[in-house]
Amino acid sequence: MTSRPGPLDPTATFYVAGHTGLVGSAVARHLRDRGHTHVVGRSSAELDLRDREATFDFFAETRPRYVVVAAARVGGILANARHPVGFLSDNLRIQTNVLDAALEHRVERLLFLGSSCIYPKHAAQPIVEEALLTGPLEPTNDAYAIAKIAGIHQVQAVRREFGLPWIAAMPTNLYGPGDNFSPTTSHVLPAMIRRFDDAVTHASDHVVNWGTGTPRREFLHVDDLADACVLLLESYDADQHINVGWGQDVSIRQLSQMVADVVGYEGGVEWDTSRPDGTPRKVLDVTRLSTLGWRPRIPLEAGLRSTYAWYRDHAGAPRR
Ligand SMILES: NC(=O)C1=CN([C@@H]2O[C@H](COP(=O)(O)OP(=O)(O)OC[C@H]3O[C@@H](n4cnc5c(N)ncnc54)[C@H](OP(=O)(O)O)[C@@H]3O)[C@@H](O)[C@H]2O)C=CC1
Ligand SMILES: C[C@H]1O[C@H](OP(=O)(O)OP(=O)(O)OC[C@H]2O[C@@H](n3cnc4c(=O)[nH]c(N)nc43)[C@H](O)[C@@H]2O)[C@@H](O)[C@@H](O)C1=O
Repeated sequence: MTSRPGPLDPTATFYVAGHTGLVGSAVARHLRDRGHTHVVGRSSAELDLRDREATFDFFAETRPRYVVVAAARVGGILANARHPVGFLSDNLRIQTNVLDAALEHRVERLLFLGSSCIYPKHAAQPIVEEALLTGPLEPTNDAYAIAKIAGIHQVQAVRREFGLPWIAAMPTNLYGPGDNFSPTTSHVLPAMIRRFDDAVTHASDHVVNWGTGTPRREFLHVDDLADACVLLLESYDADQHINVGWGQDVSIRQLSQMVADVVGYEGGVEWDTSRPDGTPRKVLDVTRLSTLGWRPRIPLEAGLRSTYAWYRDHAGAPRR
């Protein structure tokens, strides 16, 4: 059942876990732009959320009324495939500590962020929320996905046992300012921005992307996601997690051409098929979100241009 919890109090203490990251920084920005005066965050150096005692101390000290859980160990296909132990263990610990501490303090509204990788590798497209746990996961990110699925279940359990209106959202692949542009650990879109930009800078006419280029992904700008997060906190109250995306996708090969055009790269592109393709297609069914009246506003090409401009402004200092 969906009810409407209503507008957020802009003076309430609002903890954005992961406020230094791609998603958390956008959410914090968006909240401040909307007049929230008590948005708090801690970097992992200040507060390691894997540390249960430190997490509980932080909640006792800060007493947030609202929480968005955007702190997680996050990475692209290769980082996930190479480090399943960390992606499972760190994420289980981070989210369990935050959700348990939030429960102890009866946080009034909480949004847990998962990811579209929770769905079966061969889920029917576009992927509806009910596809969860209907088939085997994609092996390159199954550890991360299992942690995220546990988070969804913890939110549902709190709703059932304690009646708090907590919710979980599953965003599609995201991008935007503050992304991770590491050549090895990042997602595809920032990786391509950096690769093509490096090629232009060094007058190279040769770049190598990963996989076959045939997988399809949808890409949502993180400012659109932040907007959706606030809408969901104000107007979504249901056990079922909710997809957040465009409902439209592109092939990785098409994305490569779009990035090359934005960056001004005119050389050749090769594909290293020894690298994993991952899930063949991941496009979300966003009917549930659309019925709340929400639509994304930033088309991929415009989002790519502004993200590239951000990258250029911060070039030489990518996060990882
Ligand atoms: N990026 C994407 O394409 C997608 C992301 N999501 C979800 O959105 C959420 C945020 O992802 P995103 O912003 O991209 O990730 P980032 O890697 O950009 O940011 C991760 C954030 O988590 C914090 N963090 C990591 N480990 C710890 C720790 N041990 N203790 C405290 N804080 C920690 C980081 O803090 P610090 O910087 O201080 O280390 C940082 O603020 C995740 O739940 C992810 O699953 C969902 C779908 C797609
Ligand atoms: C958000 C989501 O992100 C991950 O899953 P993914 O969707 O597979 O994301 P990806 O962006 O890493 O790759 C998408 C596609 O792009 C191809 N590709 C080409 N060239 C590069 C490249 O240079 N880097 C990367 N990373 N991929 C490349 C790559 O081979 C693949 O076919 C998981 O962390 C998962 O857990 C998760 O939640």
